[in-house]
Amino acid sequence: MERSPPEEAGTRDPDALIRRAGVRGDPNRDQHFLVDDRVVDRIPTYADEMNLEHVLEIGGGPGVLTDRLLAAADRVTVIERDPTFAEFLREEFRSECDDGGLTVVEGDALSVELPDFSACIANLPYGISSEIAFRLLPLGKPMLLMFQKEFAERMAAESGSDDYGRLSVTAQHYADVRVVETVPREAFAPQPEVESAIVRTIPREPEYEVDDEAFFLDFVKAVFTQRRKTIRNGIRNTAHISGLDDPDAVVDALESPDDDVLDEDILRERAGKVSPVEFAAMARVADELGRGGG
Ligand SMILES: C[S@@+](CC[C@H](N)C(=O)[O-])C[C@H]1O[C@@H](n2cnc3c(N)ncnc32)[C@H](O)[C@@H]1O
Repeated sequence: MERSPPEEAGTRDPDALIRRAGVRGDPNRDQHFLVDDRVVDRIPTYADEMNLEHVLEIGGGPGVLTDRLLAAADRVTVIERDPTFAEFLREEFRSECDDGGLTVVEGDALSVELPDFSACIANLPYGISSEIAFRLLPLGKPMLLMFQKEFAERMAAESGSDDYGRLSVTAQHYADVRVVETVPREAFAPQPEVESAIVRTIPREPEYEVDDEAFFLDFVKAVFTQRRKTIRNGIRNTAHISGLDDPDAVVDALESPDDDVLDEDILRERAGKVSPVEFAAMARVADELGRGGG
């Protein structure tokens, strides 16, 4: 491996980093590296209100984003599964590793123990982006994550829009979710097949309360498996997913809901039109009347 010249963090050229790493990205290993410095330079600017004491990066690759994060953060931990890139990162950023500014963890981001980070900023491996996002979202830290554009838009979608679905309700249960930039395929090497987008998530309490979070998320998942059906049929047909023992009792109660949030037409709606607040209100009714003989 070619030794790296010492360079100031935040100034490394993406193509030079990839050349020094000496390995091309392999799409079969989720390796699409950022090569457009304008995009890489903009990423930390979306994090200006985040606590950057300890930034977690998932999938460092040849270190293009790692370099920018080192310039913006007090400390960075990068998790990289590919041993060649993990070793390259340690070599390229040797002085930062030596002085404690950078820790390189070689391992699978889905299973390694995560450090106590203050924010996560990453160009994620797309094959596991959903699993990673839902490993990180419940930890309640702000994040800037690059996803496939379609996935990003579904995460951030509002009820009534075409993209709204289970992913939107579940992600927005944990955080305010915004798409801050769409990134073209040309910004990466090798180019992915689809466009990408950067999502900013800011943790916050949801606008509703649920007693049993796991049941609420299962209820949402269940009803969205029948998104073309009415809520009435969605609840009735998916008890095996939601875990309801008595879905009919829930439907009966929702005929004339005793709740300010729900109106009498809720059973005739389709899931794509139901807001997270309404889902939570239905889940409260379902939790009370439809489970364990309630
Ligand atoms: C899309 S590339 C991003 C690389 C670099 N951050 C950039 O922006 O150019 C994703 C990186 O994640 C690594 N990776 C893939 N699966 C991983 C996993 N399960 N855990 C940790 N890293 C993984 C790949 O080896 C690759 O380096």
